Amino acid sequence: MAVGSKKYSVSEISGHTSKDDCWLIIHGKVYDVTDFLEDHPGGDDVLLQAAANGDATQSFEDVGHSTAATNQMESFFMGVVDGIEAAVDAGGGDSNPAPASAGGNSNQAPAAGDPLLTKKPPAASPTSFMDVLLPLLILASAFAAWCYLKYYNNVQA
Ligand code: HEM
Repeated sequence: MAVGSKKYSVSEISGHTSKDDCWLIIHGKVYDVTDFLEDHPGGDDVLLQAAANGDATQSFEDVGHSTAATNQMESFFMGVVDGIEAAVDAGGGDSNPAPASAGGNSNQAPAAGDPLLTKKPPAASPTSFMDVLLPLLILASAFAAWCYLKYYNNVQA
């Protein structure tokens, strides 16, 4: 199903946000949940809202859905968002974005622009410089004081 999955553009998907026709984007995949709206334990309104918002990945993850839910999700699978597979290939050889993964929660790379992808590399903490500098300054002052006292004692003698 993964290789050769039908691709849908974001604008094509965004037209399906009604009770009679509701598509969701979750982890770069497209799901037709129209027939599931009434049965969804979390209610149909959250699904409709998620569809209207564009990408439902974050909302879906925030709920902490069970494995059963992720497995069930695969029965609504329609295809992938256009551009996602290309992003996976470019992302380092994960050429198997198969929804066949038992958990359904495949680890394929999200598309650029996916909120889950925008992880910043950890920046150097601004305090780390002072963490080093301050002890050094204290040591240097202690040494200077010691030198001064030693010299002062020698002069006195
Ligand atoms: C095809 C996609 C989805 C499927 C198959 C699905 C399935 C389920 C299932 C089976 C449950 C029962 C609890 C569990 O087993 O985890 C559930 C609960 C829930 N889902 Fe979904 N869901 C989907 C998408 C979403 C999305 C996109 C949202 C949010 C916008 C959402 C919000 C919720 C909420 C709020 C609950 C109730 C949690 C609770 O009361 O504990 N679901 N869903």
